Amino acid sequence: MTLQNPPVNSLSLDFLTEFCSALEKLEMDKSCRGVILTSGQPKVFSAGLDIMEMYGKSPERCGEFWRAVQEMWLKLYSSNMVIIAAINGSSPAGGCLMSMTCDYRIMADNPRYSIGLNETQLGIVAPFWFKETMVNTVGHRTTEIALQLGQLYSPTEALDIGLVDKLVPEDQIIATATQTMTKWLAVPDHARQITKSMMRKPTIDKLMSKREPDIQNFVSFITKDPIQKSLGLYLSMLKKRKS
Ligand SMILES: CC/C=C\C/C=C\CCC/C=C/CC(=O)SCCNC(=O)CCNC(=O)[C@H](O)C(C)(C)COP(=O)(O)OP(=O)(O)OC[C@H]1O[C@@H](n2cnc3c(N)ncnc32)[C@H](O)[C@@H]1OP(=O)(O)O
Repeated sequence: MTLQNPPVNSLSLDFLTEFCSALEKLEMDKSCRGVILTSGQPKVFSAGLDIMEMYGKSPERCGEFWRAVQEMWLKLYSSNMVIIAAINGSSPAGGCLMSMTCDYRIMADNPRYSIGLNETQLGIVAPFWFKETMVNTVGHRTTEIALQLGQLYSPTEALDIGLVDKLVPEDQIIATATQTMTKWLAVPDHARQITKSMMRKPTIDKLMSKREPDIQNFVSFITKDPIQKSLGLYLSMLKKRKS
């Protein structure tokens, strides 16, 4: 699957809806046992959640958006398929979350790229299921530091902490992901799928049982004046940086 939402693959409501529907079709296709997730945009895997979906929007619209973010995470994290992230660009916040739901992460070895959960840098807080996905990936202490600082890691740093599994030159990323997929698909599906579910079920069940309160929590948090102000400042910083 190639992410195509120019310019930076930000995760808008429409894009998330289309993504989930495409993933569901693959999940139901018995001939599809694995997916390589990559970006069709230069330099960026995904810029994370579309900030415009969280800025100046009605509570109803924010709720609809958050349900779509939950759906994307649930579909990816609980997929029966082998999902390999071929991270061919920067992957902050929601982009990092998306990468962490995959079974294996291969990143392009380019020091200009970065990956991490940088929410606190925007004045917002990564919800419990973002946090738990990271704990499940890199452990508790590393997550505590990463989340409080809103740390973005270079590919080498990400490899050091286990946030990605392998670095390769960018032009070898798909070939390496394909070789890796062959290795993963050599394991009998049922045994691998049960093992994956055993590892991830507690985190998935937790969000499933708290979906509505999590939406309420998001809507009441994101629509608060100081949070809207922080997002507005961050957006203008992004635009200014460009000029
Ligand atoms: C107790 C609390 C309880 C509950 C709280 C609940 C929830 C709160 C948490 C919500 C979680 C949020 C997770 C997120 O994903 S937030 C999004 C974070 N993303 C970022 O910080 C990335 C920002 N972008 C960048 O750093 C760069 O754009 C990037 C490195 C990705 C690419 O750089 P490049 O130089 O190639 O491009 P730019 O010129 O910067 O960008 C091009 C245009 O795209 C716009 N842009 C970039 N990112 C976003 C985005 N995420 N959303 C919307 N728009 C984005 C950028 O402004 C440029 O626009 P124009 O100037 O061309 O108009």
